[in-house]
Amino acid sequence: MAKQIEVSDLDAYYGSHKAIEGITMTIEPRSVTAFIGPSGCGKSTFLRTLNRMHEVIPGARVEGKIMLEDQDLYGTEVDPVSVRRTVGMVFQRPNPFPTMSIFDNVAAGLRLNGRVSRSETEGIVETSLKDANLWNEVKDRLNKPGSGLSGGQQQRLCIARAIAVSPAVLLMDEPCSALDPISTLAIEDLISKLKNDYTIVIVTHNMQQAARVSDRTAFFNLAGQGQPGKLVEMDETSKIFTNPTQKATEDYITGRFG
Ligand SMILES: Nc1ncnc2c1ncn2[C@@H]1O[C@H](COP(=O)(O)OP(=O)(O)OP(=O)(O)O)[C@@H](O)[C@H]1O
Repeated sequence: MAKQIEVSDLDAYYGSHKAIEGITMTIEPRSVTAFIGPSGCGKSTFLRTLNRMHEVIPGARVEGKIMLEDQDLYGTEVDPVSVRRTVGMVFQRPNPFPTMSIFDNVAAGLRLNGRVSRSETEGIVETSLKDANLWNEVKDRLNKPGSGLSGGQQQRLCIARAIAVSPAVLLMDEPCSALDPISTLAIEDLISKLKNDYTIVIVTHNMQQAARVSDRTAFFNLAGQGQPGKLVEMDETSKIFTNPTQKATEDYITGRFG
């Protein structure tokens, strides 16, 4: 299921403002890649280019190339909706559909995908909730609203909803920033488990979190005020946090700026 992503010379714009420039990197399957860097350097923008969510903002566009294995994500014949199915996303604030039950939240994407039988849907909902480490907590109240769960449970529900449609990649934009430390650890454990089946990319402001959960880390920075964000370096997480090549990376991870 997990697939490799190959990004070549990618720029992303909001109107005439170039937010990121010249990004080239390989994101490995069955591993966790963390994006770190100071506020405004374009981490979230870049993340959203990986599933064509960037372009839903009026005036936003990209230049460059992103390959998901042998598929050119920005190829003329490619349907952005199918890209978003293959490359799922989990946001900063848990966003279950508020009026839907726990069951229906997980089944929502499946139903959009077309005809799936009731028993198939039930099976996939159960497996997705189990894979999201939530099944035991909700199995007796599947028909209750998703909004009745705790923040951490809601975030795991959103992860279950994302994995129910069998994506190849999971993008996570600061998935723990609205959660307490216990719920954060539960999500981090889950990420470590899910990486066996998916390609995972996580944006995080929390350096300890990047060090705990990721295999590889990419450090982004702004070349200057009003300049686009750039990839400074990307390497094994242990190398980035102990012996980075670039001084800007060292300054950032040691808390000298950002
Ligand atoms: N919807 C938008 N419209 C216009 N400009 C935007 C939009 N979203 C982001 N930007 C701009 O793009 C640049 C990169 O922002 P982005 O949110 O990607 O950075 P970030 O590194 O994720 O920041 P943070 O860590 O604060 O979330 C910034 O200059 C920001 O102001």
